[in-house]
Amino acid sequence: MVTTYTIASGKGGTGKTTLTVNLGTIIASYGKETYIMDADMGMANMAILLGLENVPVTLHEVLAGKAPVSEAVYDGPSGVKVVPSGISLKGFQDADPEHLRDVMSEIVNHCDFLIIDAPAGISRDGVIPLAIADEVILVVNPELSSMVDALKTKILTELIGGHVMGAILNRATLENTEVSVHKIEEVLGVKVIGLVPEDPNVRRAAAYKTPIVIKYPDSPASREISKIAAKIAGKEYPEIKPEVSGDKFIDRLAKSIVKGRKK
Ligand SMILES: Nc1ncnc2c1ncn2[C@@H]1O[C@H](COP(=O)(O)OP(=O)(O)OP(=O)(O)O)[C@@H](O)[C@H]1O
Repeated sequence: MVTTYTIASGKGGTGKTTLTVNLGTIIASYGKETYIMDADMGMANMAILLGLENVPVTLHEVLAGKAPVSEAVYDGPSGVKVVPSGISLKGFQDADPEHLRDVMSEIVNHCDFLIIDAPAGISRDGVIPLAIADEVILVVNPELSSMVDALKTKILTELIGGHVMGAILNRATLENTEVSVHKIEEVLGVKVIGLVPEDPNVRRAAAYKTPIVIKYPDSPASREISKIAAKIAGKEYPEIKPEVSGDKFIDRLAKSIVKGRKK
C-alpha cells in the first residue's frame, strides 16, 4: 500500500522542505522504499538542501517532456530517493504542471511512501499535490498569519477533494508552544501531529547539505521529526520529552526550587 503525503502550508518559509527531506530520510531508514519530490517548482530548494543543484535532469525536464521520470531520481541519505526540481527559472518556465499527476502516478508504482514538498500559497501547480495525495499535512509556524494562511490551504484542499490529516507546528518556542497548539487545533480543526522546536541545528545541518536527522540526530528538532516520521510510518517510537515542552521547563523550575530549599 503506497501512501502519498503532501507537506503544505499557506505561507512560505514555514519549513516544508526541511520537514519533507527529514521525514523522508527517517522513513527510508526503516527500510521503506521512500521518495521525496520537490513540487515547489518555482522556488525549488530541495536540491540545494541535498547538494543536488548541479544534476542534469530534474522534475522540470520531466514535466517539459524532455526526460523520463526515472532519470530525475537521485539517491539521498538513508536510501531515500529524491526527485528534485531545478533551480533555473528557464527550467521552471518550460515545465508543464499538468503532467505532475502522471509523474506522481508513475512514482507511486515504485514505492511505499511518496512525500511531496508543495509550493507555498495558492497556485495552479500547488493545487495538484493537494488534490492527489492520500493525506495533506500542514506546516504552521507559531504566528497568526501562518495559521490564517494554513486555514486557507485546508479549505482549498477540501474543496478540491483532498484530505488534511493534521498539522505540524514548526519552529515552536518555549514561550508560545502550549497556547499555539491549542489555537492551531481550534482554528484549523485538525490535530497537531507534531511539534518541532526552533533549533539552530536545522540551519547548521543545511550548511553541510545534510538532513538534521543525520547530522545532529540527538538535537531537539531531530527527535521531534523522528517521532512524526514514526507516526506516519506506523512505527513505535520511544517517548522522549521534547526540549521545548513545558515539562522540561517545569523540570528545570522544580530542580531550581529543590536546590534553593537545600541551601
Ligand atoms: N525547526 C526549525 N528551527 C530553526 N530553523 C528552521 C526550522 N525549520 C526550518 N527552519 C529554517 O527556516 C527556513 C525555511 O525553511 P524551509 O526552506 O524548509 O521552508 P519552506 O516552507 O520549504 O520554504 P518555501 O516556502 O520558501 O519553499 C530555512 O532557513 C530553514 O533552515
